[in-house]
Amino acid sequence: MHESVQSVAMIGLGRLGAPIAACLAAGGFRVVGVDLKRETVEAINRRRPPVFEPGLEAMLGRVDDRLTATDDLAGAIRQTDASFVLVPTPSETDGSFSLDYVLAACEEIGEALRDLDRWHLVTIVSTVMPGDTSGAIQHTLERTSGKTCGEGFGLCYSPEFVALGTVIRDYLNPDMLLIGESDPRSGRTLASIYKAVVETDPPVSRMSFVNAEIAKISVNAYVTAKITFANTLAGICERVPGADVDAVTQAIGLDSRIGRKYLKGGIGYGGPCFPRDNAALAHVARAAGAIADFPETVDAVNRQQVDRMTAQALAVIPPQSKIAILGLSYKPQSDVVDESQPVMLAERLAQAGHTVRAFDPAATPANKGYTLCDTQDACLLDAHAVVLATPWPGMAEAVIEQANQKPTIIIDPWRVLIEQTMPAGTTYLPGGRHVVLGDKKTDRIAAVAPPPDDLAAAG
Ligand SMILES: NC(=O)C1=CN([C@@H]2O[C@H](COP(=O)(O)OP(=O)(O)OC[C@H]3O[C@@H](n4cnc5c(N)ncnc54)[C@H](O)[C@@H]3O)[C@@H](O)[C@H]2O)C=CC1
Ligand SMILES: O=C(O)[C@H]1O[C@H](OP(=O)(O)OP(=O)(O)OC[C@H]2O[C@@H](n3ccc(=O)[nH]c3=O)[C@H](O)[C@@H]2O)[C@H](O)[C@@H](O)[C@@H]1O
Repeated sequence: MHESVQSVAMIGLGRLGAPIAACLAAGGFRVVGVDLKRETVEAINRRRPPVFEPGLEAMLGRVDDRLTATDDLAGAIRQTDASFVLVPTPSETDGSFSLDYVLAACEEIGEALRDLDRWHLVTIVSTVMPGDTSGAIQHTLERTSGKTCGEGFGLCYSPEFVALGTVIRDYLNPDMLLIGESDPRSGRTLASIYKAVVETDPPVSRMSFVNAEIAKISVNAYVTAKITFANTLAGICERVPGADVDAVTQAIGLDSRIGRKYLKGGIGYGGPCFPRDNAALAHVARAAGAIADFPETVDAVNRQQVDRMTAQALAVIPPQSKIAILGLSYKPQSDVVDESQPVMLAERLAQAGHTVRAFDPAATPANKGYTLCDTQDACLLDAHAVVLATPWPGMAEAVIEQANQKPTIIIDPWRVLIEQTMPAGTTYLPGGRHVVLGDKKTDRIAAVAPPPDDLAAAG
């Protein structure tokens, strides 16, 4: 434990704040969690997960009496040495992130700091736009506290690189720690808090606020470009006789300049984080008068992936079929459907005149044009075609069982069934592979599926 920081406040106990508060408390800090939502506060105090996150319940079982939750933000600041702000920063229509929640929290933090007779470290973890920490955030804290940043209190910007579904593992095993700091004491203190909790010994990059702000959205923009490159290869491999995207990406991933992570061609990236960060980087570039084409192109090509999947499906599924879509969340082990490609695919196939049923173990999107089923069996009942859109555990087996009972078209964008022997009568379409259907020995996909642009133009 760091000598000066024994207790921390976590402001915002949502998808990130709740698991991180639990990790800090399990790691030995006294943590006061703060949230506006009464049910979230009650859930934490009863050691129940307020959000869907694997492993959170177990982590809450390890916090003993070190974690309490309240809606009293000022009280939490008065009781603690450091605070983390993890409230939403929703995207605006121009691609930038709203600071409304962050500034509302900072107003209250600043007012509490005014009467505090000791130094306190405020760390913004929410993803904010370049310039925000040294701008509106610092100004708000200074105005409301009457103190000078870097003297009366410390300020850091330290975003997380954790993925939903693996928040706890990623938080405890980071590749690196990124810290934008108002002054050396603040950066040093935050680094010591992290080092007391994380299970590895990651490198710490300490820098100015603006560099940390740019670095955060750059990581996501770079990784999405990598995924989009894999998806571009998948689209090519589907049309080139004999080609297999996994053979290509596994080979090129061995080049250390490329690397194998996040190089799986699939259905396109979605979720509450990746899609918005390219839009944010493009906004930063445009606002600065720099070239914005790169992040804009990555975003546009990612959106074309649903066109690619829709074209592939429509090429093999007879008109007015019953289609089962398995998995609607943007990835397994999550209930999130923001920018979910499976949801978009379900809507597109329904628009094309098919009867579409969908099932997800956790997600419940407001469905447009398709039926949301309560069970996997109900979704699969009588289906002519199945799309394994987001392959949760157990789904692959259910699809094979279905195909054993009746001839089925199986569309498998992630190739989870690629090693399986398909039951007789199955039409199997893995994404990213060239497929010769039946005994025609023709390039069926290339011959039948219009390129995505034609499909989009056709409406
Ligand atoms: N979810 C993710 O995987 C990641 C999220 N982030 C960033 O973290 C931030 C938070 O994201 P999530 O945890 O997903 O959001 P969330 O919406 O799940 O949780 C935010 C929580 O903050 C609470 N809140 C809002 N204003 C408050 C206030 N004044 N005082 C106390 N509580 C308040 C809300 O009630 C809510 O429970 C965003 O900026 C996001 O971009 C960054 C990396 C990963
Ligand atoms: O900034 C954020 O908020 C977070 O965004 C992502 O986290 P997340 O969106 O939760 O989940 P990922 O597991 O990274 O997956 C994102 C999307 O990429 C897709 N993906 C991932 C990997 C891959 O090889 N191919 C691919 O299409 C997934 O299917 C999913 O749609 C980043 O991975 C985190 O590091 C970051 O902190």
